[in-house]
Amino acid sequence: MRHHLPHAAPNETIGLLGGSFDPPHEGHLHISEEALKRFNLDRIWWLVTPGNPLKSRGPAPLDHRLDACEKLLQHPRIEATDFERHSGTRYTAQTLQALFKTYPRTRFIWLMGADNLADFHRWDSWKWIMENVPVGVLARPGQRTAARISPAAKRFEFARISGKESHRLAHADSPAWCFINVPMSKASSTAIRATGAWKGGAGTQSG
Ligand SMILES: Nc1ncnc2c1ncn2[C@@H]1O[C@H](COP(=O)(O)OP(=O)(O)OP(=O)(O)O)[C@@H](O)[C@H]1O
Ligand SMILES: O=C(O)c1ccc[n+]([C@@H]2O[C@H](COP(=O)([O-])O)[C@@H](O)[C@H]2O)c1
Repeated sequence: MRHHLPHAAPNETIGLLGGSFDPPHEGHLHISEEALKRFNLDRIWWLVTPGNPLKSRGPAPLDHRLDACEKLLQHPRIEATDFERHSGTRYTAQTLQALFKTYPRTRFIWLMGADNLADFHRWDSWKWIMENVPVGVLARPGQRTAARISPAAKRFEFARISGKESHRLAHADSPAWCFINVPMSKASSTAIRATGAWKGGAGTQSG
């Protein structure tokens, strides 16, 4: 088993894109590139989860998904990490606490697609997450309305930064979140799995 723990230079601003990446695809790359620009980030780390705590179906083995990420990622400012395997955390709130401890001089922002904002109130300690890390949300086809009217968006409406001011997010005091209306990509892991093109060994949960 390997651990890929990225290096962070002091005072860098790093966007965290957590995901199953089962498999990784153009949509992940696309939102990462948009987030780099719009949130003015130094880097993005893809946090490849050993297993989403809300998904009953186990993903393909972690090493397989990490390899696929590394193959897709020929980008100087985006890299994939199995930090959650190293920290032994599954819930994002716990992962963030472990990251804050491991990288005390790094500024993190949490990134996610609009589908995840729609469901965010189901995550463990979701209010704590909002109160402790700036959150950047990226448009996803068919998900904009669900995200806008979601319990998390309503509860934290007072802390929303407008898309026009997205560059302020990383340095804003939490709670702060920002929805950006980027050009949308229809890519999804579900659609790729349905074609049978991903020979990921699905169903074999790895840790
Ligand atoms: N095409 C996309 N547009 C916007 N956000 C996306 C897109 N694809 C993935 N994301 C976001 O990237 C993160 C990781 O996504 P994930 O690895 O679950 O991929 P997925 O395509 O959503 O997978 P699945 O179809 O298995 O749910 C999530 O925050 C998700 O919202
Ligand atoms: O902490 C939680 O309760 C929680 C619930 C659902 C999803 N997450 C995280 O959200 C990220 C996106 O997950 P996924 O499977 O939709 O790609 C990934 O990092 C998960 O660990 C976290």
